[in-house]
Amino acid sequence: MTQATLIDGKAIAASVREEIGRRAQELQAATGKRPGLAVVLVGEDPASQVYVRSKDRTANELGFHSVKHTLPADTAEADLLALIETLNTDPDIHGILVQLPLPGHIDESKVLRLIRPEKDVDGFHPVNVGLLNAGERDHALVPCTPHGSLILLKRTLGADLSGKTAVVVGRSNIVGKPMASLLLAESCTVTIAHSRTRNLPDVIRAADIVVAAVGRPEMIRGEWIGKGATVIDVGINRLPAPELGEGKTRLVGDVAFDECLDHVGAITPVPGGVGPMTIVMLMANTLTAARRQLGLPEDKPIF
Ligand SMILES: Nc1nc2c(c(=O)[nH]1)N[C@@H](CN(C=O)c1ccc(C(=O)N[C@@H](CCC(=O)O)C(=O)O)cc1)CN2
Repeated sequence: MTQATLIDGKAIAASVREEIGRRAQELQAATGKRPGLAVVLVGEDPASQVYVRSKDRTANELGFHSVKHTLPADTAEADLLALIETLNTDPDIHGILVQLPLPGHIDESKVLRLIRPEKDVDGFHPVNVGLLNAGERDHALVPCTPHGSLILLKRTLGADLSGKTAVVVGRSNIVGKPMASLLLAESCTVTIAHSRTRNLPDVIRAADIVVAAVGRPEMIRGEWIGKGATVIDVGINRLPAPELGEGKTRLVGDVAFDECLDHVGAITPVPGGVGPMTIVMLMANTLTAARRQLGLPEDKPIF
């Protein structure tokens, strides 16, 4: 018996995208300027190529100024840094995104630290990380995947999450840590769990909200999740699927989805849950960055 509500990330992303399109048009009507986004891809990772194409296409569809830089896998770190310096001073570019992962010979942290914090639409620069952790979220640029996950939670549970217990499984800089900061700022009681957490099933079972971001296919079993909990599955794991044909693959999350359906309150599917929110929140951040750089007041937050 299915009792869980499916959280439709595609539909929610579409409604957020519409709102961003409206706001971008207002910006252009008021200032003659379009939000400008530069996306940088180094190498030929097939998934990264898909994501970068999708970012560029979405930006164009929303009427943004969009520039895509595709560099070969053996690009010298110094050349990538020089490109970022150029984008940092380009007045038509309000947001810079370097697609991750970068090839192994490039120091990722050095690259991310060079992006001007006000153009850091990924929210990975230490200034933006610090603002978020200091409770100054309204002055930061917030990482796209956790920000999108928070919107999914609010659309499902209502705007007030205060007092809820939340477990974030995974402690990455891209998802786990910023997700925990966002939930703390919403006055949730937050636990960050990880591979060395003792009694992980019991820790997860006690939570009203479970955010899974470990990058291990279906590691979190249905019986680990409490009755009525809300589950946000950030994992996108590609597994071989010979049953679909030779060489075919299928996507699964970090949560064993089917095992949850008879007892959780709501859950995001994979695909079609958190993923679509990531790109739309990049557009939201680019618009926010453009407004700030043009000296305009903040728009109201998107929820
Ligand atoms: N600089 C960054 N690099 C990476 C980020 C990021 O936020 N900034 N996140 C991920 C990749 N990513 C965006 O870059 C991303 C991942 C997944 C999706 C998505 O829509 N997924 C779909 C399924 C797509 C498929 O079939 O493969 C879904 O879940 O429904 C969008 C963006 C790592 N790098």
